[in-house]
Amino acid sequence: MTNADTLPLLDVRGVCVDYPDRSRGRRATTRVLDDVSLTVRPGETVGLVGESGSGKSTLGRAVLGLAPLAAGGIRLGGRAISGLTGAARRRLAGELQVVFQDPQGSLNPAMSVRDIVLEPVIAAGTPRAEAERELRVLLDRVHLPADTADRYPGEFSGGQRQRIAIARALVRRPRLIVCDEIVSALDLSTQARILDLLVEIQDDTGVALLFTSHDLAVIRAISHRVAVLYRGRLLEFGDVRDVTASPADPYTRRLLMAAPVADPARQRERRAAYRAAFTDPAASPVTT
Ligand SMILES: Nc1ncnc2c1ncn2[C@@H]1O[C@H](COP(=O)(O)OP(=O)(O)OP(=O)(O)O)[C@@H](O)[C@H]1O
Repeated sequence: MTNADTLPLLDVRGVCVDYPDRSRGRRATTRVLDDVSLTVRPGETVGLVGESGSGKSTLGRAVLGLAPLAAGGIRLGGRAISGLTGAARRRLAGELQVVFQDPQGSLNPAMSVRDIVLEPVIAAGTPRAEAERELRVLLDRVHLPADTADRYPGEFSGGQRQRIAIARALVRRPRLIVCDEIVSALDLSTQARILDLLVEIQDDTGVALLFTSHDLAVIRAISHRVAVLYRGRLLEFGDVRDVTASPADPYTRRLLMAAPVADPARQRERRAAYRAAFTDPAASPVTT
């Protein structure tokens, strides 16, 4: 195992975020993230779970530089990124991407899928012919037919739109994608297909995911490690098998009781695959 395998890709250390709270006065603030620390290793999925309002999206936004930190720091690949703005922040797009819950809102309805997916690489100076080749590979990777390229977001289902958003996130070949509640608006079978797709993409590309969801069943299906947030505080952070088998905190136990296991046989299959990934470094870029 090399040093690069053991160093975290993302290192969130003691992060605090305050938001204005006008109900308590003009200058009042509320602390919505309080001293949160976690890491994401190269090629790993860390699930961030917690009920609505616990601060999951805020942590994703802090990583993306969209929520200023009141304290703490965030490093990507060993480099401090929490203070970056302007051009320095934009340059991070080659390493750090995001997929949001609502692809309807995040995909420009007036742009073709071709332009949506290729915009970041065309803007970065990639020649058209090369970008077109990349588009064909990406559409194939997210299991959409080639003629998708000439169509518009409004012509697709929610699951298909999320595949387009994933293709767009992948086009710069990032090392980390923040996935903010990306399956929450989808029906159960579409959720499962998108989760399968992400696991497949991770196996093929080694991309790491910071994956937020209020649904522990979803988190359990996709994550290697899980962080449990409650009212802006990190209650637990560890291997998903340990945290879900013997949760240290009563809140995690309550979340677990609320999480239906849709298909136990499938869960077992996934767990076996993840176990193999954890014990056989050749099976996955994930190392422990
Ligand atoms: N721009 C904002 N201004 C003020 N308060 C905010 C802002 N954005 C979020 N909050 C508050 O911060 C807290 C955390 O919100 P956040 O959206 O991060 O939670 P969440 O766990 O992602 O919830 P959900 O699953 O409902 O999206 C909530 O109390 C929310 O009301």
